[in-house]
Amino acid sequence: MTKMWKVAVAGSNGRMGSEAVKAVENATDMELVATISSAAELKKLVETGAEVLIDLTVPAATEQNVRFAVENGIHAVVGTTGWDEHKLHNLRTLLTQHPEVGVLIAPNFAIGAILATEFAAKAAQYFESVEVIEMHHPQKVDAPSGTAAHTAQKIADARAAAGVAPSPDATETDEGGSRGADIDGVKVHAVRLRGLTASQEILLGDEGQQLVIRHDSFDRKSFMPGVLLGVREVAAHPGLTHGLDGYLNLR
Ligand SMILES: NC(=O)C1=CN([C@@H]2O[C@H](COP(=O)(O)OP(=O)(O)OC[C@H]3O[C@@H](n4cnc5c(N)ncnc54)[C@H](OP(=O)(O)O)[C@@H]3O)[C@@H](O)[C@H]2O)C=CC1
Ligand SMILES: O=C(O)C1=N[C@H](C(=O)O)C[C@H](O)C1
Repeated sequence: MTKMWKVAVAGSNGRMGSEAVKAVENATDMELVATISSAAELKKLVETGAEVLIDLTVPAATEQNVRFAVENGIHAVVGTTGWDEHKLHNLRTLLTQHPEVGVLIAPNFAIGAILATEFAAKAAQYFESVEVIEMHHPQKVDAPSGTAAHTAQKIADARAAAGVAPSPDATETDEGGSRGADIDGVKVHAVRLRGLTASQEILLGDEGQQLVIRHDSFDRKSFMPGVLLGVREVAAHPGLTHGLDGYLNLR
């Protein structure tokens, strides 16, 4: 018999959360047992016997939501941004006290975006220069995007492992921050533009050539197969998984 997952969605009135509610309702192996739109409603997770929390809220709320889920033995699939190294470290520590619980922190659920990050990390050691441009709708509250931060970090790690020198840059003055954010030596630029949903370009440059790796999400439906995969896999992956690639066989 197919397992029926009891799923709750936090941030259910938001752009992503409302799409996730529809996706869960349409999944034949999932039952939507709760929708959560504020911290006061977290208790619904326990009252309804939710097995998996999907968190698509705001950076200021996600850590508290995930902590509540973990402390109550509920797995969490998290798309919300704001998970810096410090928060990830605290979550890993919490999970050691709840070793049966799985948490997926997925900077991006779209397969194309995951592959773009993977390809960029692979390519990064072969090019002298690399920079990341993320482009989003103007309602986005955080910058740079979680995807860009994750991508830049993977690129930085790959370059460090291969012993590649920093990207050349002769800039002496940058009063307005025009050169972008610096993530472990990788520059990240954020564009906010009406009409966009979520796009990212990784520019790789070398003497006489350029490689551009680009991904566009035109619709939030692009994220939903990844969200549902996360729900189906999270219990089988106790502890913290950072990136949906942790559930995919990309090697
Ligand atoms: N991983 C991925 O693939 C993707 C991740 N994202 C990320 O997901 C997050 C949500 O994005 P988006 O849907 O566009 O944002 P929205 O602002 O549209 O939605 C966020 C929702 O969360 C609600 N909320 C705030 N606090 C709480 C809380 N404590 N408990 C439950 N709900 C709460 C907000 O309610 P209210 O307005 O009443 O405060 C709002 O309805 C962002 O961090 C975004 O970057 C987005 C797209 C893809
Ligand atoms: O806020 C968004 O819209 C998105 N947020 C995520 C991020 O910050 O990377 C994922 C995607 O880029 C859309």
